[in-house]
Amino acid sequence: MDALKVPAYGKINLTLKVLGRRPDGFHNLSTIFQAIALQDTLTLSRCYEGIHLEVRGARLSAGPDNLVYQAAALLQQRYGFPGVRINLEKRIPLAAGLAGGSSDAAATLLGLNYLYNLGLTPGQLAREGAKLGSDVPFCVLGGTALGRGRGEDLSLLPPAPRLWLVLVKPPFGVSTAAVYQGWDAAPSRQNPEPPDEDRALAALRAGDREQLVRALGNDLEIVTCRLYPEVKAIKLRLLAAGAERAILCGSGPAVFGVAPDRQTAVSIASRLRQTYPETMVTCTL
Ligand SMILES: C[C@](O)(CO)[C@H](O)COP(=O)(O)OP(=O)(O)OC[C@H]1O[C@@H](n2ccc(N)nc2=O)[C@H](O)[C@@H]1O
Ligand SMILES: Nc1ncnc2c1ncn2[C@@H]1O[C@H](COP(=O)(O)OP(=O)(O)OP(=O)(O)O)[C@@H](O)[C@H]1O
Repeated sequence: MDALKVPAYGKINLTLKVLGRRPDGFHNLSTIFQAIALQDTLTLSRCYEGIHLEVRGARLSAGPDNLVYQAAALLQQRYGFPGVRINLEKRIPLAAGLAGGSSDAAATLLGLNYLYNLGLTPGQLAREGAKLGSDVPFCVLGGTALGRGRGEDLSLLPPAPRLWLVLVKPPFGVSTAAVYQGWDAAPSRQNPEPPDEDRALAALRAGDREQLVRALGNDLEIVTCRLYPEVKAIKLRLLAAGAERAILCGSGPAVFGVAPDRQTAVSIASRLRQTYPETMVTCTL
């Protein structure tokens, strides 16, 4: 085989409930993960030794601190393949809450398993991925899934009705750890737009787009909006431009606006892009 191209899709959380802090410092969640069409692309090819990574499209290290490198090193240590060259083309904004790094790591695991016939099941790859980050197991699985525990305890759900999305990323990143710390320290955790997981699950079973849109919500929004008031301003701008809902992506700071159709999404995006150049239109997968 020559080169293997593997897509690495971003994700949003349709609902995200924080259930509490665990003794290991992580937080138990109940969240509905949803893959989106926005993707990075990895191209992998075999070589005789080493891990050789090249990154395009973002200012990001290609060394051992890159999650792609870490995913390849993990499989190389355990399963002993000779070497790999990986070209990573970034499109998913960095440190946005869209799981870009986690998805790149998952695509590396999937790609190497195929390239070197390692014979690992998706479940085994997800378990390896959990060592790299809480979102990696979902990124291995993809689609629509309910995540419990720190996000790694997954059950597949029926595919969501297609939602057209406008993603807006302000010009700063957010540390996921800082947001969870902010959750622990929060004086009040009253979420004015609480996620309605039961309604979302029923909506997925019934394929009911309208109920799904009503049920969206993310508990981490209270923390991220307090730490970064601009996130709240982006939500309001999206709603004023015609989005039905505007919800934080993961721990943020990107926000997704839900548009009634593709054309409206494009017109909302063109308004928001004047202030936020990292605005893009995508949809659920
Ligand atoms: C916000 C979400 O994206 C929602 O899907 C995830 O919960 C974050 O997942 P992630 O970025 O893969 O997070 P990790 O790389 O595993 O953890 C980064 C840091 O976030 C905190 N963290 C993460 C996940 C979780 N369930 N509880 C936590 O408290 C921990 O302090 C951890 O040190
Ligand atoms: N391949 C990669 N792509 C993006 N970031 C990476 C990668 N490898 C390592 N990182 C580091 O991880 C940090 C978080 O990146 P990422 O884009 O995955 O955040 P995120 O979208 O908030 O992730 P999540 O939603 O899983 O919390 C970056 O600031 C970067 O230093």
